[in-house]
Amino acid sequence: MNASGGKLAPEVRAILDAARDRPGGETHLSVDSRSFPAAVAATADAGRVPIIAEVKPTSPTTGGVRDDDPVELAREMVAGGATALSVLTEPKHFGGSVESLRRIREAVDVPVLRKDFILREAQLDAVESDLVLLIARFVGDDLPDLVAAARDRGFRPLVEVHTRDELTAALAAGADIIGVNNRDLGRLDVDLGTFEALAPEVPDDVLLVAESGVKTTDDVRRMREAGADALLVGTAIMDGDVRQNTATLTTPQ
Ligand SMILES: O=P(O)(O)OC[C@@H](O)[C@@H](O)c1c[nH]c2ccccc12
Repeated sequence: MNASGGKLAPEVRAILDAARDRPGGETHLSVDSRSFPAAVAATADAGRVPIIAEVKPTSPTTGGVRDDDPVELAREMVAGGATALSVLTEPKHFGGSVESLRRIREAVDVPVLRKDFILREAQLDAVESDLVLLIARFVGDDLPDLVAAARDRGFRPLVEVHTRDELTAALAAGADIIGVNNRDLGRLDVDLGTFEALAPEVPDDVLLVAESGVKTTDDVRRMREAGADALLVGTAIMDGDVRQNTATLTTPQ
């Protein structure tokens, strides 16, 4: 697999071009990571739906910018029952920053995922987090090395896939937390059927996350029935009262 990502929506191509030039950190981090699997298990034991709520101030597929204090949004998500948080650190297209992530991780006690387009090992050192996203489509053959480099620093890598081939690559790289992105980064459209098609091929010992396009409690039920251990929700939580939105989606129907 090559690392260029194949055919991509122009917006996504621009994001990747920008990501290539972003600097890494100066020192090799050593993170004391909060356990995401333990947090998911605790939520499930309590009879709630494990949701990773995403602090995403804007995106190429959302209109408008949410400029509330990201720390306040994060606190509201946790108060609404979020099991973990996802924080965009991409500055140019998602309104994120490593500084927001740093402040949020200090303010909450749930695991925090760094959501970014990491392409090189040194970029892992930009900021501490508990989980770090690696997108199979973009890192190509570097995936096994980046998984190892992330673990070596104490991060838990969440490997994102969208196709069967990417899932095969993620499993071969030893990924034990896999996110199936329902959004096709080539066309930016969302189809919850993507998760349903790939989930049966994922071994039981992998923690499986359904990503993108989850808007309603019906969508939550659909992804849970298809085998999602947790769901990653951005837009539907960011739009309106984030605490209420999180509480609604974490409540089983
Ligand atoms: O806003 P949504 O449709 O709920 O999607 C959230 C999340 O899955 C999406 O933001 C996302 C999935 N993979 C990514 C990779 C980079 C940036 C963002 C993403």
